[in-house]
Amino acid sequence: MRVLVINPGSTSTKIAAFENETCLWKTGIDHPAQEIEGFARVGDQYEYRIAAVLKTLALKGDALETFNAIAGRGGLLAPLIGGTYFVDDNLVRVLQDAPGGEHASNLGGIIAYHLGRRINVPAFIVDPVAVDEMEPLARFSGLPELPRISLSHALNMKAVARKVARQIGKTYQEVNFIVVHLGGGISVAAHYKGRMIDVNNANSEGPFSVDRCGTLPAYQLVKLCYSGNYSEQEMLNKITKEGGMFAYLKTKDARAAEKRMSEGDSQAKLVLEALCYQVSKEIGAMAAVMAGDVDRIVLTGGLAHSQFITCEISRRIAFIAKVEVVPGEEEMEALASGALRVLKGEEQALVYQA
Ligand SMILES: Nc1ncnc2c1ncn2[C@@H]1O[C@H](COP(=O)(O)OP(=O)(O)OP(=O)(O)O)[C@@H](O)[C@H]1O
Ligand SMILES: CCCC(=O)O
Repeated sequence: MRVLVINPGSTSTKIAAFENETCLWKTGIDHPAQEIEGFARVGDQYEYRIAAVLKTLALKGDALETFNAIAGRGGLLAPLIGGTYFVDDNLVRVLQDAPGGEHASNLGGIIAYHLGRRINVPAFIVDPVAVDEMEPLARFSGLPELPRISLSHALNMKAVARKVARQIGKTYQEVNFIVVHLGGGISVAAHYKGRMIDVNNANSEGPFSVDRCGTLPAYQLVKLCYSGNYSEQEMLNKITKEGGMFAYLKTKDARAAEKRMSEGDSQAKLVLEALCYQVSKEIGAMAAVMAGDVDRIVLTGGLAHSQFITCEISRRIAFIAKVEVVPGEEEMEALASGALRVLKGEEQALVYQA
């Protein structure tokens, strides 16, 4: 069985080909900010990103027609249980209309659907960002009209947590981990005995990331919204695409920011340190969620390749538990496995109802 895996992030699209559980090749395409900025809505990028996928297949000498299924990362859907979902007409319409909000992961299902239709094979999404396992206590925000929402890098965090649990001779269900995904967005989650009982909404809470604001001072935010200087869409863009490190340094590339820091740019240094400071504070919050009963703190995602970033975080939080660094992500393997379980009849694909 061959599965083509598509994983669109805010700054890149990752693509991989699997023959059963074996990854034949895996690659990532970085999308320059000036190209992405040309699209009014994230859903509008699907043809641009499909062209990049087809170009990659041609470069790899792999034909689209040889795949038995296409698996894409799932998006901002209504809260749902984890698992593998068919991408049907209804689901692709929801992902395109994006009532849950604009996000690069909405493109995973859309791209998988269109590629699947070209060659008449099923398209799936697996453990989308809307997976919700939060405890009732975690849902309070302080305003009844604004319950907290679980939106996170669930797919990678769970895959990496399972891997680290295996390494220490336990199952995911037996451990308490704080897992931190440091990508285009940042998720810091309390994984308690196999359930993600609390997590910052990676689109609008928690630490600032390379392009998102994270939690903002609420009073000042309301004042800015009503200042007359910004439309609703401009404010939403500020929060989800133009905030965080990008707002301070005008780059979403942490490697470029680190290079500037090493060349003596003190503002770049301060901003990177602030990002690590905020991540560390959120880890402390999740340690409190688990009353200090933490087996490991796991740092993963693109930024976990950076020694500066992992050391800066570790020095603040190593007192809580041993830190494991798993750079990059396991999302491609997790997506392929989800599709393969359905293709092999080990699991039934779910149908998205909302
Ligand atoms: N070796 C590295 N050192 C420092 N930063 C790195 C390194 N490799 C990647 N990054 C940074 O990681 C960030 C992107 O991370 P990643 O690729 O995990 O995000 P994404 O997939 O685009 O988005 P998301 O993870 O939110 O879905 C970029 O800022 C990139 O510059
Ligand atoms: C919103 C959760 C996932 C992400 O930020 O990529």
